[in-house]
Amino acid sequence: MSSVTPPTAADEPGSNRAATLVVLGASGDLTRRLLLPGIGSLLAQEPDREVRVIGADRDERPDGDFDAEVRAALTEGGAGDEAVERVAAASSYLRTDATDSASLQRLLEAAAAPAPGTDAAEHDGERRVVLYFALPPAVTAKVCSALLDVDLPAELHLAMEKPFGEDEAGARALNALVARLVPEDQVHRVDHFLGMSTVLDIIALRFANRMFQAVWTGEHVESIEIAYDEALALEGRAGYYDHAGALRDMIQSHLLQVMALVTMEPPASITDRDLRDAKAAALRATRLWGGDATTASRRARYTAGTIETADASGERSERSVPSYVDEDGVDPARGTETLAQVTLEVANSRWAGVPITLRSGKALGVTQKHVVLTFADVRHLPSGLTGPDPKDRLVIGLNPDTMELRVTTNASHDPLGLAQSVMRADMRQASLRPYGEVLGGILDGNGMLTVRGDAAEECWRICDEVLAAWAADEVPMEEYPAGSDVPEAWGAALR
Ligand SMILES: O=P(O)(O)OC[C@H]1O[C@@H](O)[C@H](O)[C@@H](O)[C@@H]1O
Repeated sequence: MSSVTPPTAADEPGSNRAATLVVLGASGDLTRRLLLPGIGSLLAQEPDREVRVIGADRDERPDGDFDAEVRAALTEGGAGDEAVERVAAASSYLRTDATDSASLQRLLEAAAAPAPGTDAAEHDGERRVVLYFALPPAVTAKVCSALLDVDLPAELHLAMEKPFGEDEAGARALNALVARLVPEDQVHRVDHFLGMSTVLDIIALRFANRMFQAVWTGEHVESIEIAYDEALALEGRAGYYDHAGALRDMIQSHLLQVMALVTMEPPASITDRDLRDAKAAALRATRLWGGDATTASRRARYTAGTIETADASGERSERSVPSYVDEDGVDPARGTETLAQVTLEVANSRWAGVPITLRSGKALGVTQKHVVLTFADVRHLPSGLTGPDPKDRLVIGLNPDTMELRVTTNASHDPLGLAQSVMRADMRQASLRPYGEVLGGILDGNGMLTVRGDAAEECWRICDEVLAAWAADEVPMEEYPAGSDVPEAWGAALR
């Protein structure tokens, strides 16, 4: 699939122009594991793309160390040798205290200057500079304050990793601070789910197919489930995860964005403005189901167990996982959940009365990652057909990329009996990694696949109510053994 960024004139903002990506927090795991391989996948698709990476962090790194990391990660992402060499040769690392204005000034001057080894006369001086905050929200806020005293490059874009703020008030305060630096259309709150190939498919599926467009309403849809159940456990991320938990880590940051795409009104055009407007309106209309967090949410934590997984070739293996509270770096007193579920309603004329369940968890034995639309029963089942009539469902797989339409057909050897038939499509392999897709848009100055400030605040508004009920212990903390399925009583759409 090609990048979704629409072509624009080369000298316009929002265009495919040479860019410098300055990564704050460059020595962190995210840069090596996701950002640089994402750029690698972008270069695999567009080998001539002009991009330069400047890594910045507090630690001193030996000469050549960052370049070597860039080379390895770009290659891992699929970039060809020529592109890897070109981008790595132009990349550099600068020891930086990003909370200090003078240090940031030096960094941004380096970003605007010609790359090492480049003929200054050839330098067009018009590179777009993207400052990527691969940092926790508290540090992001400090860096933004320090930027107030820095001379910023002409067209500076800010890209900020999730979580954006730590609650609604925090997101509002951060938005206000960011607004003092650059205009909103130069701010990109990153959610890599928006670059997932089947998440992008939701747009075409909904708005380019008459047969789905017609039934995509509460008249025909009985319920919606958006789930991302993972076999991964803590994987050494306690320092981050024990403060976040499943609700903040996944539902606040990712699944609400997917829900916004599934439930938004049809935008007149697929541009960043129309898309962001439509998504924000859906989020503004979103309420907890029944208006009560104690009945609309569930939380649980894994206990010790064995998780069975299969690799790409189908080879199965087992691993034992300790109880979450016994994992290294976890503070049991914090009461962090590893499985969370919230049921919502988009209270407008399209969706009122349709429960929309968002769920995500770690260390699960059955890894359902999907959007499921369950359709209402037909108004009248002709008598003579022998029910029960199985539920019709559209299942959009989020990873791997699949699509299934489960429809009712006649049972074999029983012309009047009913059974379910599944039409399944394995979607094309996306050539871009989700981070590559999202970064491609950001480097082009296009905000279509990133989150606008008001939408980020809405996502926190929805989750804050649940977090308050959990903090007040109004919702019990349940338990599930690692490697088990989501508890039966949670009512998952598919079993
Ligand atoms: O499956 P993906 O693309 O890695 O996305 C899921 C991950 O998304 C990240 O944002 C979360 O912090 C992780 O906890 C989660 O595992």
